[in-house]
Amino acid sequence: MEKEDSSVFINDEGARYRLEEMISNEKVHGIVRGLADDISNRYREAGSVHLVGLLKGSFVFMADLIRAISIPVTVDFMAVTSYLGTESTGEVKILKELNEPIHGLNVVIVEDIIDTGLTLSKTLALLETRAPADLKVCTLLDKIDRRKTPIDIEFNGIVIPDEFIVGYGIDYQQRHRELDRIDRVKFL
Ligand SMILES: O=P(O)(O)OC[C@H]1O[C@H](OP(=O)(O)OP(=O)(O)O)[C@H](O)[C@@H]1O
Ligand code: HPA
Repeated sequence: MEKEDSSVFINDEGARYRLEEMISNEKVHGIVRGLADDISNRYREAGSVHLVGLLKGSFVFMADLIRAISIPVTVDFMAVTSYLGTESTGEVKILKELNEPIHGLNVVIVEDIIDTGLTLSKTLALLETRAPADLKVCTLLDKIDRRKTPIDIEFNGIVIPDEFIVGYGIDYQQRHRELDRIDRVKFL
């Protein structure tokens, strides 16, 4: 991808787009702290929580979330994908398995964004078969208007409108993950 000027980008197909701020850095970090408090309070009595991040999108969120959680926390990652460009294919492919078993653990799946819910519903069904003590979902962003399958979200950061977004680990054609805020993609 080439940059035309400092604010116009060109995607892999040659279309021009800009990024516009949707959620500021301060607001994102406030939401993350709130989620960390909710998770800490929920599992304090149990003594610990095991977070399972879905790669790649969750890695920035996960890094901030674990540092704001105030109880013992362990972390693992899994990579699944259902996207080609901006469209969900409905097919979920496992690209990277978990490193450790989750049997008997209090597991929270950590997602950057839930859109159609297809990625997560397939992942939840798979992880349920491994008999965790508890299996809950935490997402930073919830694009509820696009849902194709219901998802029970225990720890929900913020509901966003049906717009394609990037930043804070989330990509468009693998770009813009490094932005420390959430932007919408606006085609020109
Ligand atoms: O609710 P859904 O419609 O299934 O979409 C949500 C998923 O799509 C994105 O991942 P993507 O497949 O783009 O992979 P990435 O995390 O590696 O960017 C995002 O990070 C979620 O995991
Ligand atoms: O809005 C989005 N942006 C990037 N990746 C995504 N995956 C689902 N929705 C989105």
